[in-house]
Amino acid sequence: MKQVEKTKDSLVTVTQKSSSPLTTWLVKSLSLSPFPSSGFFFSLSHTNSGLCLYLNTELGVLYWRLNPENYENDAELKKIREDRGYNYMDLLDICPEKVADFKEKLKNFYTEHIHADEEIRYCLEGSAYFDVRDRDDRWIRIWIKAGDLIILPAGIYHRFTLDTGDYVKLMRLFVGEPVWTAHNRPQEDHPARKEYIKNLVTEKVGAALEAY
Ligand SMILES: CSCCC(=O)C(=O)O
Ligand SMILES: [Fe+2]
Ligand code: NI
Repeated sequence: MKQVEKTKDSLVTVTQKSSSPLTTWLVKSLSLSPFPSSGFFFSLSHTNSGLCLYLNTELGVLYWRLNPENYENDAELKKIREDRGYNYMDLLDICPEKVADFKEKLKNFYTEHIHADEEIRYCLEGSAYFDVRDRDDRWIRIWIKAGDLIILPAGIYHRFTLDTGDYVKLMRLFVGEPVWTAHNRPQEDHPARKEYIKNLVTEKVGAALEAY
């Protein structure tokens, strides 16, 4: 199902399909302001299992749905951390009241970038958007809500912003001492980018998004 929303700054086309746990949209055209307060509003809550699968099998984005109320004693979370070596953990509240230089931070988060390592975020409260680039350089918008744990692979182009709720509580996980350095696009010569592209090309068979 296609839905078109006319907003203050842009015309957005999103493709929605059947239901799945994680809400994602294929963003065809979007000139979204980095600042939630300056008014770009989605009011969609449909989900797309095809896109969810696509994120996983085609782009290497991993996803778990966990119980956010139980994060301190969650056996499933514990197992994920053990299996993947995530010994570092911290909690981060993102909202205008709690983040120093909020606008500046959001501007940086919303600048397309990669990391040398995975970006692991577990949403405990509130909600937010992660946009990731697909193989054809289209943005896929992921709406994370309480209970969503996502892992963006090293080298994937992405960006982040809050939604109109203006608040998210995130758990950040990492292997060893955390490195949050963002490398803004273009990064075609960055080793993590090269490795990501190599994996996309060699390990996966490219399938058209339209097929999902
Ligand atoms: C604060 S979590 C999301 C922003 C981001 O992409 C990052 O921190 O690298
Ligand atoms: Fe990031
Ligand atoms: Ni980052």
